[in-house]
Amino acid sequence: MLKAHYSFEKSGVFNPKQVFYHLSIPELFEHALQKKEGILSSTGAFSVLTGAYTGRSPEDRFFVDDETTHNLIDWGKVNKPISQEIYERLYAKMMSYLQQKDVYLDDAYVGTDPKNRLAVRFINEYAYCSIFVNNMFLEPNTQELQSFVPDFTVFCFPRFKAIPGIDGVRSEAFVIINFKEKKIIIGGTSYGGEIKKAVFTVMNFLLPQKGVLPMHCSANIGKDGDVAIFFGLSGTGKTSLSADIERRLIGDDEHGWSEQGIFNFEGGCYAKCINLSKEKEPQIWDAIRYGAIMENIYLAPDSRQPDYTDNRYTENTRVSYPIEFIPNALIPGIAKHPQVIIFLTADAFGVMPPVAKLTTEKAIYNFILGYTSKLAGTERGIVEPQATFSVCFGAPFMPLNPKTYAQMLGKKISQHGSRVYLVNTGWVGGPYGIGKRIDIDYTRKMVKVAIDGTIDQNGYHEDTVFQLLIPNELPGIPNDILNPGNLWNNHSDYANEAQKLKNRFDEVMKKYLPL
Ligand SMILES: Nc1ncnc2c1ncn2[C@@H]1O[C@H](COP(=O)(O)OP(=O)(O)O)[C@@H](O)[C@H]1O
Ligand SMILES: C=C(OP(=O)(O)O)C(=O)O
Repeated sequence: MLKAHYSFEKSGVFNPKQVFYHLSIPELFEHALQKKEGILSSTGAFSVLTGAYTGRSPEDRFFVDDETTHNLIDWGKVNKPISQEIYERLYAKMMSYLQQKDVYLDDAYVGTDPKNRLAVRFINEYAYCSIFVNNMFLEPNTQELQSFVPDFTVFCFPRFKAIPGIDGVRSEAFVIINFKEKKIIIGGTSYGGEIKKAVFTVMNFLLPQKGVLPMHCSANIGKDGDVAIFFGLSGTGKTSLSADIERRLIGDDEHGWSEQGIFNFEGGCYAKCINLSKEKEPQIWDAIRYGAIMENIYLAPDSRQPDYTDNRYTENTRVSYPIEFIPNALIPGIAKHPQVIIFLTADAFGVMPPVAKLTTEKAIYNFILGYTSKLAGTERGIVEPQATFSVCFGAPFMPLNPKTYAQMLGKKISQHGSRVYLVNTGWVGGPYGIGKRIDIDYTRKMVKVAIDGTIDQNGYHEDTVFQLLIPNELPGIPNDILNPGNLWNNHSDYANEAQKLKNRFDEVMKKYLPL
């Protein structure tokens, strides 16, 4: 449907040439192809290059600092404050850029739980960003569309670039959230991740105020209705491990935990594709078809065949597809309280056990600590795994004090008796460069026994450095893998590295303890 004179705002500031309102996916594909935003791959997925910023750029993300947010946002973290004045100037420039341009407008919900969802209007410069929005968020029905009143509006204009130094931002790319005006402006980057993670940040700000815990986690559900959630920073395995042929997918990245249970914020998935194989990740492989969007994946020039091993544009290659593309996904993504919680950490030092059980106290400690690695390509400038402490396994997107989220999580774990495990999807046998990343088949086995509870059968022993409970034995997994020190060539090197990391943990936690 073409709404040529869609009135965005009563002020009449906007004067786009044409407003394409809620186009169908085939229409959007047609537009994106005609405008040469990308090409069709041999799989039928639309393939785009998202430019210089192929991953997250935390230093380009800001909140407008005002009375709405000032006492709530934890300014010590990744995103930085920016003044209303700087925002207004940039916003006005963006609006003047928008004059007489075609725009794509989509109204969508974020949150499968009607009581806790956000109504968001997306205004995009690119047709393919509109496909991304269609894939990733929830489509209102006809009646809901007619009475749709946005709680937030997102403007995404990748070709509009800021001038650092003049515009008060740090590079030509920027993502600014203005809670007072309920707007998000994105410029200079067309990485789809910025759209979804900016909206996620808004949910993470608003939901705790309604008593709902927002979580950077994936979720799935077993045949008996048992729910498992997987927290983890980008690249640690949320998407890969929650896509499990024996369980139904609830969502791959963002959920809320309310008094009723958990709910997905999204309606689609955003999977990493580097080294993707049909054998190891069959569900994701099969989801790459017409309707999906590939970002930064190299296609052979003649055959347009994707090469998932090629990282010439970035390691952070992606595909976005509607959750329906995963067979047997749970739709809508609403389920009861999780019985099992898994913290995914990618340890680049090779000293954390591949799986350990956590007491509630240790769970909260590890949640706040958020020890993991930034994996190559997930942030600008990251070319190899780099140790990081990302509170709540999602520091760039969690604007409130981490204690807010941690206290809510602790209460929920105790209330619902959830069992908690730490799973290291990172390096074993030595640090990055010497050891190797643990085989995903082993990780899947560990996740399986953690979820079905058989992990408890042979008891645990305590690791002396981190005081984590390591299973004594697990069927189908060599014992050496369970105990990180055993795979190192030199045990004292292992002991030194492990102690060094533990000392860093203690330093970081000084800031937060007691809760
Ligand atoms: N042991 C492992 N466990 C999980 N993922 C692994 C493992 N080894 C390699 N990988 C790869 O790491 C990436 C994990 O990415 P993804 O699941 O998209 O992370 P997230 O959803 O947390 O951002 C995938 O490319 C996956 O193939
Ligand atoms: C989209 C992102 O997150 P994730 O890798 O967790 O999907 C991102 O950090 O850019």
